[in-house]
Amino acid sequence: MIEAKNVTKRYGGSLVVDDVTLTLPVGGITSIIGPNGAGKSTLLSMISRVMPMSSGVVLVDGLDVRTTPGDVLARKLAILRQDNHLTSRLTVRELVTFGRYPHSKGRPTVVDREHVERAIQHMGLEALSERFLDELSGGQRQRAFVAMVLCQDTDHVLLDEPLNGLDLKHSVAMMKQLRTAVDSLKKSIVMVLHDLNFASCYSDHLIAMRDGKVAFQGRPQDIMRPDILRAVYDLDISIQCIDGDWIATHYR
Ligand SMILES: Nc1ncnc2c1ncn2[C@@H]1O[C@H](COP(=O)(O)OP(=O)(O)OP(=O)(O)O)[C@@H](O)[C@H]1O
Repeated sequence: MIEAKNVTKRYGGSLVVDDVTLTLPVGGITSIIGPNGAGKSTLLSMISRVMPMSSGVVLVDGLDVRTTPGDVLARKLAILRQDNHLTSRLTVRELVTFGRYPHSKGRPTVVDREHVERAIQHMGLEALSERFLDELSGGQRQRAFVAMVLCQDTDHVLLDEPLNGLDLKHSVAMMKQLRTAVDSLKKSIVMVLHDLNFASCYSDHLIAMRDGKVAFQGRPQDIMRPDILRAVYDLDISIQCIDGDWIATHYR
């Protein structure tokens, strides 16, 4: 279980995450939605300790992220960040193998290699596995980074905009793959998504942020409502239930 208690991020005088207290559901997909600048990425980064909090506490399965050794936390929680900096020329397979580091400590076993091959397969990267990352398209590179994160095989997976740069086919494949990881491997996935309809169709729980706060949270059918979405996005959004999915129309 991931619990955030009174988590705050302040830059100078401005509060970008404002006293957020939140328990993330165990199992399933939770998507964080909301407008630009709402604090979604900042919250995710603080949960994973990538970014220090100004104040507050985050517990991952009872472990305080500020004081837990990095290698212990890395076996509990993996994160895909928006800004993946690459310092060296790596192939897809080398990058994905890097995801096993918290388990292998740089000496991959047969089991580690099996995880790597499975992740490469799941992300449809077989044909690209020996390519260097700087020889891939943006969407292909994004899939390689998600494969690395899944390969870490943690109970908790945090993904900041995993659909970034993916075409429709690969977006659907990615969401199905994440759904499978949740349903068959009992993972808990928390992701930031901008596409409301992907968030609605594939998530068990939605968290809507605005102005650094959690404005609303609940099941997709509780959040995919014109009044709630207007309050979150300042936009008129109509909602239709199609084959059991709550679909937003917001193009005009
Ligand atoms: N280093 C920084 N210094 C000052 N303000 C910052 C810094 N980094 C982020 N911010 C501000 O913090 C706020 C929250 O940013 P964050 O990236 O968490 O938003 P977000 O909801 O993920 O937005 P987006 O949908 O655009 O990715 C924004 O207003 C941003 O300008």
